[in-house]
Amino acid sequence: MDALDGMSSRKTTRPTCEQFRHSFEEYDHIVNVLRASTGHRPSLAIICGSGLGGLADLLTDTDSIEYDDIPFFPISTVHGHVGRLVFGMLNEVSVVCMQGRFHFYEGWAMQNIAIPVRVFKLLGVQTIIVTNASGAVNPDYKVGDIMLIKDHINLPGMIGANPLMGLNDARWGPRFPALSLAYDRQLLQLARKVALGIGFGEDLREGVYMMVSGPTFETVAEARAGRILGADCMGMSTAPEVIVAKHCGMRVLGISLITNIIIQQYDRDDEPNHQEVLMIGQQRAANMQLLVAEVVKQIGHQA
Ligand SMILES: O=P(O)(O)O[C@H]1O[C@H](CO)[C@@H](O)[C@H]1O
Ligand SMILES: Nc1nc2[nH]cnc2c(=O)[nH]1
Repeated sequence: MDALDGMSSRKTTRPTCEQFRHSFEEYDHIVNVLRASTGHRPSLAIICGSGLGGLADLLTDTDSIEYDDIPFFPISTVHGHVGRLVFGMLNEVSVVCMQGRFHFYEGWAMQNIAIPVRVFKLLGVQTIIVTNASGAVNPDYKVGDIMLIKDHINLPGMIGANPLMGLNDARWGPRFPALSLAYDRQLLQLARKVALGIGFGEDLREGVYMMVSGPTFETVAEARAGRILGADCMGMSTAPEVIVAKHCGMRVLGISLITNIIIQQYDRDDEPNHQEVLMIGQQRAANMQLLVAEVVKQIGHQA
């Protein structure tokens, strides 16, 4: 049976400003499908960045659901992004993990990249931890550093590609949401304390993530521009998920793994590549997992 049978609200035959959006009722439908597939009722969600899918391996008592089997979900097309939701327990907290995310450069509309975030909201998720792999433009940073995100620059959003474009359904949140507090200060403080407690010291950073659309890595001039504009690192994800999460009232913690230093000199002969990104992800997986698991534990204690 078609997932839309019995639902008349969606108009697919003519273009409207809603053409990339799903209705609240369609989200309800997704949630019903997921609730029928797992007994877990998560209060926290984790989005795994490139090479960081191992975070989902921390969960116990798991139920996994392929994106392919979830109505209206995009699918993962990028190496290093498996493409499934993993429900389970992490340090006594009920968690759902996105093992694989969606990117603008894969061709998904901005509005569709963050579909899972709204699904999480309806599932009862209050807190989301968004991780990513990114390249540093801050000259003090080094490969393998872990950067707690204190703010972002959504470059695609600033020139017309924001996931909240289109009619606003107030059941999600306001038409003009504020983002000056997008990254929850208490969670940032908690993550900082946890990271220092487990000995991250010199590897720990706090900075600004700039989203670019990708899939190209930066030219030298673009990297320099990113730095001048205030970025500490640059990546091709995260901002849409954070915007949609904040819009619907979730608490957000963002963590970037610095997988490469973005080239800002014209006399260099080397080039960045995705294999390197995945390799550093693997090398630092244990540290990222330690940090996330401990943060989740502390959030659980606070609840
Ligand atoms: O942001 P995540 O998904 O972690 O991945 C980052 O790494 C990939 C490039 O190697 C891009 O997808 C970039 O966004
Ligand atoms: N845009 C961008 N995204 C990345 N993701 C991982 N490394 C990089 C990078 O150097 N640039």
